[in-house]
Amino acid sequence: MNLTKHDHDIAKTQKLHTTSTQSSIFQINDLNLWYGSDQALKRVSMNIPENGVTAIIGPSGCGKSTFLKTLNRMVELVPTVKTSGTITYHDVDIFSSKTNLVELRSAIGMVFQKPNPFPKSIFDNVAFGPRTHGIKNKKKLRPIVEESLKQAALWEEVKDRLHTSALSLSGGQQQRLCIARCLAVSPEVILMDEPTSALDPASTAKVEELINNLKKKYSIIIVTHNMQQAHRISDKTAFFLNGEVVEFEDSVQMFSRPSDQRTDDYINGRFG
Ligand SMILES: Nc1ncnc2c1ncn2[C@@H]1O[C@H](COP(=O)(O)OP(=O)(O)OP(=O)(O)O)[C@@H](O)[C@H]1O
Repeated sequence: MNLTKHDHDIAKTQKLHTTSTQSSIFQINDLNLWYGSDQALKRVSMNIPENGVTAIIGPSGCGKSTFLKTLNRMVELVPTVKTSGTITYHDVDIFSSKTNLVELRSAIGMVFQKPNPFPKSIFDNVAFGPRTHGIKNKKKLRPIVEESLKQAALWEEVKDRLHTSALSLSGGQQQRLCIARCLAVSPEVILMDEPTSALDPASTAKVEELINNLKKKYSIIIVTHNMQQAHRISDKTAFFLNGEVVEFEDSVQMFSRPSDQRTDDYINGRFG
């Protein structure tokens, strides 16, 4: 078989992306994804480490959100989506027909760009997930709600108004409420799609501090357009371009000595 230079480069990059001594929560191997006939992810192979923060960066339209939503199969809500390749989560193939999607999405929770609380009380927002899992008793729900709000660093601000509407909270508080809602079903992984892009600097700082605390207990994968943010909060960073992973590195290394010229150009604002 004749391999082109491009093939060699891809093989080298894939080896780099998959060699890791740290234990991995996701092992992604040769993942491709199409929306109809348009390919949005190309030959993505990487091992995402357990715990800590992994940032996904890259210019608009390069496949960051698609990649994130593939990890808990939310992307399949788009009917034209087709995938090939494998993603194992704790060594279990997430694309297997045996996968229980409700369980998968509880274990791998998601927080979106725009805070999206339900038009319900603060308490009922956080209790929503546990209730769907069959916990109906208020006495049992109350400590779950309290603990989740504490972990989301929101408890002190809302403990005296748990039964007022979540929509009365500020944007930053709403985002922390959405994080609390996600934590209430005891996930292991939290996917965050530009969670601070709709927030002011003070609220952004609070969410970043929260992420820094949560990463001790959870594996966090965050899409961000903000290079400083990726640098500040992540342990590892993946740079995506046109659906491919160009580089996946320790963030300190990536932001000081990127190994690919395209990464260097992107993180230094020369394109994107
Ligand atoms: N529901 C969809 N149907 C068809 N194509 C889609 C859909 N969602 C995304 N795409 C396409 O897939 C590609 C990757 O999009 P994606 O939203 O994953 O990129 P992104 O890097 O997250 O972009 P941004 O930074 O602008 O949010 C784009 O070409 C986009 O147009």
